[in-house]
Amino acid sequence: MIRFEQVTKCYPDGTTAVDDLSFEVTAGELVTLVGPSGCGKTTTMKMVNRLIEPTSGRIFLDGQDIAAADPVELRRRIGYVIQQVGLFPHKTVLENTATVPHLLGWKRSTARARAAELLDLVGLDPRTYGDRYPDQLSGGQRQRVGVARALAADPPVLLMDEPFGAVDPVVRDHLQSEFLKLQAAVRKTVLFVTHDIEEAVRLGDRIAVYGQGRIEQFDAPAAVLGAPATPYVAEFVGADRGLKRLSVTPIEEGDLEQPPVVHLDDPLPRDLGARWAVVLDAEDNLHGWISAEQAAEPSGPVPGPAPGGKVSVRDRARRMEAWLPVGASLKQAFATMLQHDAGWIAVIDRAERGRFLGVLTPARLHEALRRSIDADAQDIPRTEVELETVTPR
Ligand SMILES: Nc1ncnc2c1ncn2[C@@H]1O[C@H](COP(=O)(O)OP(=O)(O)OP(=O)(O)O)[C@@H](O)[C@H]1O
Repeated sequence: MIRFEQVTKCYPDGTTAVDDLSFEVTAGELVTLVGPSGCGKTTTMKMVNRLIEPTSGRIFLDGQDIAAADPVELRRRIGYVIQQVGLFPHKTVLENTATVPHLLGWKRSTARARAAELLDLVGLDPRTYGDRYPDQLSGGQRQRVGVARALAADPPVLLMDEPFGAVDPVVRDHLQSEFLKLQAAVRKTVLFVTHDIEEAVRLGDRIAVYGQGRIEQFDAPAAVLGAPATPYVAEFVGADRGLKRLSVTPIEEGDLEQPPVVHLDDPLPRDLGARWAVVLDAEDNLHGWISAEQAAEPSGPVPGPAPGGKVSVRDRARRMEAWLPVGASLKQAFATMLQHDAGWIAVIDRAERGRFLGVLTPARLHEALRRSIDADAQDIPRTEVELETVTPR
């Protein structure tokens, strides 16, 4: 979708901002460009919508050499989101969002309907926010309007230059997860500039790690973290890359332990045979858990005994508070364990009420992390891998 062929940009003062760059971004892919300040990320991006012209080399968009395209027509196919959102202060949120459809000559009512739809998509109710002015919004809300505006004419390509750079870490975290959901729905081809490796790892299908004017490694996040191509990349991704890896390693079914399981309508077993058991409903969906002590409590008057007067598991089971779908990241699993002070978490087959698959324990989490590091790290020394895991054996 976007292809760079030996692109170089030298500014008139002699600075080589981008040096012989070649890479390709496929349709629907989100590529993050990450690197220290001044390494050429923004220059790379601005060459795509011809805000900057390369000194040499060629850039193709959907097979077409952009040097031959009319810049105005080209920019209509490319949404652009920047840190200083650049909303028009005297226009309402709805009018700001409708800017490009308006320029494209859409009917006013169509443009406004589209803008309202987009605001909804980025989590801003158009009835509440549509008539506000930019200075009546928080920083995070302004960023959302920026994203909505860039998407309004449904361009196939999005360029995003540190779009979440100016908001505090909590809002930033929200915006990132919302943006991931949005991207899963709209599947744009995205170039996303950031200097934050955590953000690059979280959002990117692939990451381009920049050194001075050049890409040092262009790879999936897990590979960049697991097998940095050069010492520079290893240093840039940081000594805690084992921890960062938690966020790109999914929970797999094979990582799970199988604890004892009882069903809601089973008669209460006197002895669970373990300290606790997972409780499922008749469809094997996760309901909760029961401890050996709860099961062994003398059966005095208990609320809601099962038909026939017998005490069933249902009367003693506790609702599960913490669970995750398979495929969630090890980082989410770790965070959930800490948040609920839990020694294990249940894993189900989809996000909402789902079929129980097993439980993840800290030991299994560690094994999963080690497996994922080993899979990628065949060619880096074992000792280095050992140092990168989160917990010592
Ligand atoms: N108009 C210009 N004239 C001369 N040099 C420039 C110009 N624009 C950028 N540069 C230089 O080109 C290099 C790359 O700049 P660029 O803005 O692409 O970096 P960046 O990686 O996006 O940095 P940052 O993260 O700080 O935005 C820098 O050394 C910068 O000083």
